[in-house]
Amino acid sequence: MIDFHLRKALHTAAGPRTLDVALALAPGELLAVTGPSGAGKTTLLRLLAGLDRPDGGFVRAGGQVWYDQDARQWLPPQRRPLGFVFQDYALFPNMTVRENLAFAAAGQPGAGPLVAELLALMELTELAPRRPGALSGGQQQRVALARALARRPRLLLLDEPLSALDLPTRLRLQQVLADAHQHFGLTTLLISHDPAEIARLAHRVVELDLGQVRRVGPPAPEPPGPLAGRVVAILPSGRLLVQLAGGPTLTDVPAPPGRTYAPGDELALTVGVE
Ligand SMILES: Nc1ncnc2c1ncn2[C@@H]1O[C@H](COP(=O)(O)OP(=O)(O)OP(=O)(O)O)[C@@H](O)[C@H]1O
Repeated sequence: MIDFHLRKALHTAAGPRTLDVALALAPGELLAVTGPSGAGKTTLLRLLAGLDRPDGGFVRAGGQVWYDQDARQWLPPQRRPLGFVFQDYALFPNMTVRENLAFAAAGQPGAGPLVAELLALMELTELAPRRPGALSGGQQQRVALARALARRPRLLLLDEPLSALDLPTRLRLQQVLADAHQHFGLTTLLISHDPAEIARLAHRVVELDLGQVRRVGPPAPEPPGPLAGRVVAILPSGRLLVQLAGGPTLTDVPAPPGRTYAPGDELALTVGVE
């Protein structure tokens, strides 16, 4: 259980505003945070992490006080059992994948086996000797997630972690996120603008606007959206045989316009009637 009430004066383009958010998350809950640009989503996560100082309120997590303005209590960010994943990965560029994870796990009992477990779980073992610059965006984000998990967090804070990725990679990493959330028994806050992603991953969604909670409740049902797949073969007609991610194989699929396809290529299909 994590519950908090956080207040912070914001200096916004529209003038001074106050972020004022009170919420409680059940253990194991995945809460999506959404809302327009400038609503205070990133600020909320930074306040929870202790990266910014609130003006008032409290944060309690699993019986531990992280912050209480009235009681003058403040747990510094490095002592809060949480992991933070940013949109731009924020990996150490001069360290290998393994070193990035080992740095985060350092000082904990069982750090070596934990790094090995995370590399295996995130399918990063073969990439362990590489530096982040030699990885794709999706691979870098798997490293960032593994590095956040290397701190054995109770709370995982995800600031639009998948928004810079192409659709097939995003869909694959949504599954990785869901699996990690479940496997490590995490409580997670996920900032996302993508209604399909929210519907797929979140138990509840909180909508912020100008620093205030506009709505908290179940996510809206998943809107019909593109499906991720991989080209198996090009048919003589020029149409495609496509294996959907985690689903059936489709025959006679019209090739989406704009590029030529080869077997093995990933693509996103929009459902429709010809
Ligand atoms: N430390 C701070 N002190 C005061 N104001 C801040 C601080 N950090 C951000 N702000 C302001 O608060 C507002 C909310 O910023 P924030 O980055 O939290 O929004 P957001 O909802 O994450 O937006 P986006 O979707 O564009 O990332 C912005 O107008 C920003 O300029």
